[in-house]
Amino acid sequence: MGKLILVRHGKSLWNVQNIFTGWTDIDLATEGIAEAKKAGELLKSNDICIDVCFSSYLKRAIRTAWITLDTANQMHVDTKYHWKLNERHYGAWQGHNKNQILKDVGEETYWGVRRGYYLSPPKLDPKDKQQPKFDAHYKNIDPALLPLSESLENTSKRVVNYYFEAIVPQLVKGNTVLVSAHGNSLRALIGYIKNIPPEDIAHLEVPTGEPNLYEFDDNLNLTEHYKLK
Ligand SMILES: O=C(O)[C@H](O)COP(=O)(O)O
Repeated sequence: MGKLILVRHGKSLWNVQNIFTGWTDIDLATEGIAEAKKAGELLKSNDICIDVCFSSYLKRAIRTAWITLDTANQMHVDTKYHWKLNERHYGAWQGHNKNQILKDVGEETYWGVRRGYYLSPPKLDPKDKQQPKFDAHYKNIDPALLPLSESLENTSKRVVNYYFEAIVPQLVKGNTVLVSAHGNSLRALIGYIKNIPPEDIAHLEVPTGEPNLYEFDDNLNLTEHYKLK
């Protein structure tokens, strides 16, 4: 079985400003560019040759993949993009300051939605121009599949579906796979790979720009997991 390397994009401009981002297409901050370069240096110093790379449709993850591969001198690597790796859709919380939302909804709702498994933020208004169906990125996707907000459970369904559809076949071929994605799309995927029950998922945090390597046995059970150093 091949090796899987997961990296959360470097810090974005809205990470730095503490704003809920979700599917809003915000670019990397200067600090995030430096984190992506560091991730590429770690691939290089660990002698890791990527066979195939995957990213979401969002530029903070795409740019992280590009900078990481560029820094590792592996710009030739075939890179596939898919909306199913996007960040969890943060619904009507997108574009709002996290501290303000905490004040508005209170601790219990805030943390239940932000770190729990089953709760979703309020949906975008159906007339809201932020809706993915109005965004050219998603013009070829059935609008019925595009969310107006998501719980981690919803995110997990699409991410794990894509994992089996596109990523697992690469691992089965013995390939080394790099995935550049997001805090919550990766929480969903890691939760699945590590078999973390929904009630414990709140404790899983995925820091920006830190590549983690996962190894599997022939039945795709996780055998080893470590952070690249
Ligand atoms: O979408 C966002 O706002 C962040 O990238 C991730 O959200 P989190 O801080 O709740 O994990």
